[in-house]
Amino acid sequence: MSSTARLMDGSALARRIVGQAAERAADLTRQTGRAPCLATVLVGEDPASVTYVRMKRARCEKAGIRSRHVELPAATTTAELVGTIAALSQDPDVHGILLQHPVGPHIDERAAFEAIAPEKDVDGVTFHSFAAMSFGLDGFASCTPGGILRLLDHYEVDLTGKHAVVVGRSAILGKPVGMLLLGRNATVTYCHSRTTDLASITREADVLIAAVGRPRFLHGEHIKPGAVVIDAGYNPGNVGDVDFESASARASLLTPVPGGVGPMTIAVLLTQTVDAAARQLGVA
Ligand SMILES: NC(=O)C1=CN([C@@H]2O[C@H](COP(=O)(O)OP(=O)(O)OC[C@H]3O[C@@H](n4cnc5c(N)ncnc54)[C@H](OP(=O)(O)O)[C@@H]3O)[C@@H](O)[C@H]2O)C=CC1
Ligand SMILES: Nc1nc(=O)c2c([nH]1)NC[C@@H]1CN(c3ccc(C(=O)N[C@@H](CCC(=O)O)C(=O)O)cc3)C=[N+]21
Repeated sequence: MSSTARLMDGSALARRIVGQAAERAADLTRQTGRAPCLATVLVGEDPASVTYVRMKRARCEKAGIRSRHVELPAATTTAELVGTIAALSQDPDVHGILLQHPVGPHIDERAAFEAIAPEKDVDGVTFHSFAAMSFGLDGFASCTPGGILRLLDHYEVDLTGKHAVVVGRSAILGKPVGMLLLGRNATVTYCHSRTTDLASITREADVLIAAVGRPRFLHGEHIKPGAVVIDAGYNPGNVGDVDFESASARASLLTPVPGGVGPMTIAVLLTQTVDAAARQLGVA
């Protein structure tokens, strides 16, 4: 007889976290006469990115966070984008800045991220934020990794001494989530496109994080029975990086897609925007 994994309900947890952020945003607005404000920057018209940004702005509005949207043409140069972001970094009416990734291949995305002032880096994408997070110091977490840790905490997954395997090493997801897990005393292994015999490694994982960007890439045979499996993937058609059916028969805890990591990402973004505003408005 095969068992079925318990689902980790990111939608429900995110709703609670967003509710708390909304209360704090309202308090802040009452106290200072100014609402927290997130600037969203979108380069080009990639349909998925357009949707994500719209979703993030809608959640902000519902939570009493203003957003200021900047749309730039796909042909924008690195210098123009850096200039736009540097101006937002200087603008006292803007408390947080989100540059939607990816920008076009002709743009130096790293240079653009680094134009975000550290105190406004609510998406946790700068060198400063990554280093602070890696050292366990104060700073803004990369949103998806931060959301994943909150989910693990909520479901009381003890990470100390556990073998955590992260499949993926991108700057906004794989690499930072591994650093957060390391900070919680997990033994961390990173896998990537050059990893040989992936399944033999993932099958050793007590906690498996899928951040690959390939639909249903990891399945039951990649999973150790009883493992905790986090599917951070979000592919076209709302499909994760984990094959839900076969994973569910092996894992003890599993995030669904949608309704798992995605909503948590936005909850962390809103929370960090309110944190940033509170500090900049002198209330925190
Ligand atoms: N829910 C959310 O809030 C978010 C979801 N996502 C989703 O997470 C997924 C990953 O996103 P992101 O990190 O930005 O993607 P990237 O494309 O930047 O990174 C993908 C990673 O997967 C690795 N990889 C690719 N193919 C293989 C393979 N065959 N075997 C092992 N590793 C492989 C790559 O390795 P290498 O480095 O060697 O190229 C790379 O490190 C996507 O589905 C994305 O949509 C992303 C951000 C937020
Ligand atoms: N600088 C940057 N920061 C990001 O955080 C970032 C980014 N760039 N680029 C793209 C990815 C993608 N991403 C998602 C966020 C929420 C959901 C989400 O809420 N999904 C819902 C479903 C929403 C729906 O489709 O209705 C869910 O999974 O339940 C998905 C994907 C953030 N990203």
